[in-house]
This record gives sequence, structure tokens and C-alpha cells, in this order.
Amino acid sequence: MNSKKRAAEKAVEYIQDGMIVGLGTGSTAYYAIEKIGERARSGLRIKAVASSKRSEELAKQFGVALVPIEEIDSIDITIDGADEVDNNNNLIKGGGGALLREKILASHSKRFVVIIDESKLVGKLGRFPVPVEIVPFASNLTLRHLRALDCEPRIRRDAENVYITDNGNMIADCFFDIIEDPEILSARMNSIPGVVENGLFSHTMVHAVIIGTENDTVKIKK
Ligand SMILES: O=C(CO)[C@H](O)[C@H](O)COP(=O)(O)O
Repeated sequence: MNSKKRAAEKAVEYIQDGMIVGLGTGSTAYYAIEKIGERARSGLRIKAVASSKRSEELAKQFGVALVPIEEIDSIDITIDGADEVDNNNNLIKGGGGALLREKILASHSKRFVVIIDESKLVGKLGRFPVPVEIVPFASNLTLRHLRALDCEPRIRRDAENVYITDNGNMIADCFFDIIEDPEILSARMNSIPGVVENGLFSHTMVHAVIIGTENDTVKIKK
């Protein structure tokens, strides 16, 4: 079993009967959704909300019952991947383009459990570009504001075309070197008109990080 799958399957052990479960997006979250489906077929009764159209499709494929997000008040547990995790459990997310819905789910979750392999661990964030969801209107001007934060923003493309999120927006991938203070940077980014949300997730949201290692075990970082 690979490391991502090992982390995902460990996280799924936290799920109990009757819970509302947030489904993440990406290749690690895939294994979690697959495992939740397996447990559902063995009798686990849960309802799920998805952070992307892709994860919604996977849930249907694996037989995970979905509930419209408008019908819930809170989420018991969300299980999701990350692109980088620093020493304090701050995250960069959104490599899969789903950061806005992922952050909404995480912020309403009693437990937000992050599943990664060891390659995602860093001392300080910044090796991976910070994805920022921006509205298409005046995106050139929004990029100018982002550039003033000392990064090189690039509009994400999907082969030939500009990548469009599930919310009809664009992603600016912002290349920094080292991010010294993710909280301040996140606040600065979100104060720019035209920015919808950014991919920096505060450690204050994170309940646990489950790391699948190469040697058949998982480590849990709180
Ligand atoms: O934030 C995400 C999607 O928007 C993913 O969780 C992140 O990109 C990690 O993906 P993977 O598990 O495929 O490495």
C-alpha cells in the first residue's frame, strides 16, 4: 500500500456512525473517499459533503451518501490532503484547484484531519506556490496587487485554456521563496479586491496531520 493510501485509511478510522463527513479533493483524498465507500457498504451510516465536483462524482461512484451543503449546520470531520505542511501545521492547499470549498468545509468542521505523505513536510511554507482564487474581472489588476506582496503570480492553465474553478473563478499560483508569516500573508491576500480566497490554511483549523511513511506506518502530528 502506498503512503498516501495508508494516511487516508488511518484517517477514515476516525469516522463514526451518524457523522457528517467533509470530503477533500486530490489523489490522497481519493483513497479516503474510496475507503469511506467501503465502510459504508459494510454498514457505516454517514452523510458527506464534497469540496469539489470531482469528489462529488467519486462519492457517487464509491457509494458514499451525499447531503446538500445547504442542509447542514456543521461538519463532524473533514479529511483532506495538502500540498505543504510546515512545522506548526500551517498548510498550503489548492494544488487541485478546490481551495475555496476546501477552506469553507475545514472552517466548519469540528475536526479537520490532513492526510499527506512525507514529501509534503517542510520547515517553512513557500516551496509550493500559493494558489489564490480570483474573480476573472480585472484579473490583470488583481495580479498587480498580488505581485506587490513579493511573489510572482501566474494564472493557472489547463492545457490550452485558463483553468476555471468549480466556482467560475481563476487561480493565480503565487511563487514566493520562504513564507515567514502565513497568517499575515493570508490576511493581506484576502484584503485585495478581486481575491476570493487563498490556499494558506492556518494551523488553528487543523486537528491532526496524518503522515503515511515509506516503512508501512503512519505518524500523527498534532
Ligand atoms: O488542496 C488540494 C486540492 O485543491 C489537495 O488536497 C492538494 O493539492 C494535495 O493533493 P494530493 O493529495 O493529490 O497530493
